[in-house]
Amino acid sequence: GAVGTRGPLPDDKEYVGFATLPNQVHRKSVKKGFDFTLMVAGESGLGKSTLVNSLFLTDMYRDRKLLNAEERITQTVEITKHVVDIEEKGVKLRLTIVDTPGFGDAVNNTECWKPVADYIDQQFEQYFRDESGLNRKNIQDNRVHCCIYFISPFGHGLRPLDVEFMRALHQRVNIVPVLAKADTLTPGAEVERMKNKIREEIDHYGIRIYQFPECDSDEDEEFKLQDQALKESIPFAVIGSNTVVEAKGRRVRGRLYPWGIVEGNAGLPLWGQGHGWDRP
Ligand SMILES: Nc1nc2c(ncn2[C@@H]2O[C@H](COP(=O)(O)OP(=O)(O)OP(=O)(O)O)[C@@H](O)[C@H]2O)c(=O)[nH]1
Repeated sequence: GAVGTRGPLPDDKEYVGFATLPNQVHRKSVKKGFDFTLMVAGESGLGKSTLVNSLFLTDMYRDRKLLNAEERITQTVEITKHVVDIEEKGVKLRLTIVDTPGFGDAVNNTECWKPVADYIDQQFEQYFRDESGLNRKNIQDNRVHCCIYFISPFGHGLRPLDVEFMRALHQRVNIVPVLAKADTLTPGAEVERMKNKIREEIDHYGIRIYQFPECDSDEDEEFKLQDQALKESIPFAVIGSNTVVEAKGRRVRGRLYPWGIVEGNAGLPLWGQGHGWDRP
């Protein structure tokens, strides 16, 4: 999330020493910006690119501007990197999206997680080498910080490939599983049944997904309840859309259906709004 703005220092001249350290560190990292690398994985066609676009590459956030166009670097045949610099309230974020297109398309999918695992390991090794090197100040952190894993809404829970992939990767990266294209399931019953099945299987196969941190005990009750609800809704049911549709006189990002529109809340990415779909 965005980093809050720092209040003015009482008097910079007097205010030197130990007490200023957090502020100095804060100011420096804000100036330098942050690196965040997000990987998306899962079977082809589950809406990975669409969701990423819904989440980041839009003008939904009015105070956020894209500093440069995307650049595509091909790492291996399977893995592509999308780098985009985002600025929000003066805080810079270098966001890298690591995409694994065509994942699981081959006839034989055994070990198709291998190039992905290798990629993650390489980034770790590079960071480790840089950290032990002389030029420690200007290291770029290319480690994969999080992997959103897309699960098909059309199956009966996890597929063997999902189990294999997550088990191969769970020690290497924080996995956040999501139920893709949730609009193809009926909100409520179908979504819940599918989620329960997935949770059971994650448990049964010993897959260790990312555990969201404990909520601070001094947070207010409302926040705690929200936090709790969010944790209980894993795997998040998500819906992506690259089209803007007209809903109740407003233009929103959503999917148009004969029976109505599935829309995103103003300024919020589409993780599926209301009706039993999850919001971040
Ligand atoms: N119903 C529905 N369709 C979606 C959703 N997200 C994406 N789609 C559609 O699904 C198709 C595939 O979406 P992509 O985003 O290209 O899928 P992908 O997972 O990136 O596919 P690969 O790049 O081949 O791995 C497109 O026609 C999208 O419009 C969703 O949430 N619901």
